[in-house]
Amino acid sequence: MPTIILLRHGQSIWNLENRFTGWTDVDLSDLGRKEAQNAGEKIIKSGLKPDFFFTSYLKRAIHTLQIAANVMDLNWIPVIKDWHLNERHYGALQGLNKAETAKIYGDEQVLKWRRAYDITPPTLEPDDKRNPANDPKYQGLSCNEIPLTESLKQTVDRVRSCWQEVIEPRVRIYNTVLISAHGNSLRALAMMLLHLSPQEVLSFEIPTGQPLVFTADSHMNIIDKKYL
Ligand SMILES: O=C(O)[C@@H](CO)OP(=O)(O)O
Repeated sequence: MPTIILLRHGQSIWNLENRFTGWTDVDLSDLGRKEAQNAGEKIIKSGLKPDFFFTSYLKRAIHTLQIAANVMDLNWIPVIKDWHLNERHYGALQGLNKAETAKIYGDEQVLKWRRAYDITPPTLEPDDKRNPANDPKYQGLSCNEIPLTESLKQTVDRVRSCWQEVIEPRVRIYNTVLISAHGNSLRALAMMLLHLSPQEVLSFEIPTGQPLVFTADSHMNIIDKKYL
């Protein structure tokens, strides 16, 4: 049966500091490394053995994958890194503390920015040093691919293209794949695969470092989902 393991990266330093992260390339905290190790151990214990890995361009997801792969003794497994799996871009909120932002703008506004399906956080100015265009990782992207903010809806659109063009064809060949990515890019993927409505996805949260296993039928309909 085609099996897709969704793994949200372990706790990052900005998760720990409660800051909006998005495309900011922060690393794992000590707890995050431990969570990645535990994730690898849980996957081995479950009897699953991934044949192909996918991750984003961001080191918190890449390091989570590397730590888990090392624990599973699967360092040799092919990996595709794709920026479409990056976290949702959080615009001008990136770097701000979530609790302090809620004190300034109110809980309701911050909840909308964080969880409403088609609301975008405030846009980065193009000359802002946080513009991804300044980052060599994104040199190959065209101007209209580089986000200055994103709604979950826009994240779903880019994750969908990655699923259709990059991941799904390999799930059909390799059978068991592991995707190490981010809270919102994985919510986007789950929304698409589970056919969740914008209302349902609002409360759909994947905890850090907890492998979520989807089993699909031959038409790629998800017939079972469980956390390890
Ligand atoms: O800051 C972020 O990039 C994300 C994930 O940590 O936060 P949130 O859960 O608020 O969408």
